[in-house]
Amino acid sequence: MSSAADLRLQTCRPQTSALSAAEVATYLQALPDWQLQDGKIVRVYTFQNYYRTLAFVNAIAYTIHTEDHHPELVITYKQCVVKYDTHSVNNGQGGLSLNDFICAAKLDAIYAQSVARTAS
Ligand SMILES: C[C@H](O)[C@H](O)[C@H]1CNC2=NC(N)=NC(=O)C2=N1
Repeated sequence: MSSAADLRLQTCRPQTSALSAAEVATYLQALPDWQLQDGKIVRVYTFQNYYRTLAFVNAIAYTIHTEDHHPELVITYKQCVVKYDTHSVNNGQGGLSLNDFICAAKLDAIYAQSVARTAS
């Protein structure tokens, strides 16, 4: 069983095979704030205001770039909705791969740090 801590220490690699439904369920247990939605994993991150929402987006940019795995981001005043899937699996039709869960765990760690720093 991969914990969130195990996942965030891994690095994205090119993926051609999608995870099975059972594997997806197992990884979602490790990342309880993420949900399966229309074949993607989705998390809503919440913030105090627009500035902090944008600060989070800037904080995750480096990880997104270095992992070369790019989420769909929907940014509103106090929310950033993050959606991940992998285009290259299922013969290019898309699906979920380990990369999606690695990045989800990395983004969760960045969020936990940013909320801890701005708590009061
Ligand atoms: C070659 C390169 O790794 C791929 O095109 C990457 C780029 N970023 C990506 N981002 C996401 N979210 N899914 C992908 O399948 C994907 N593929």
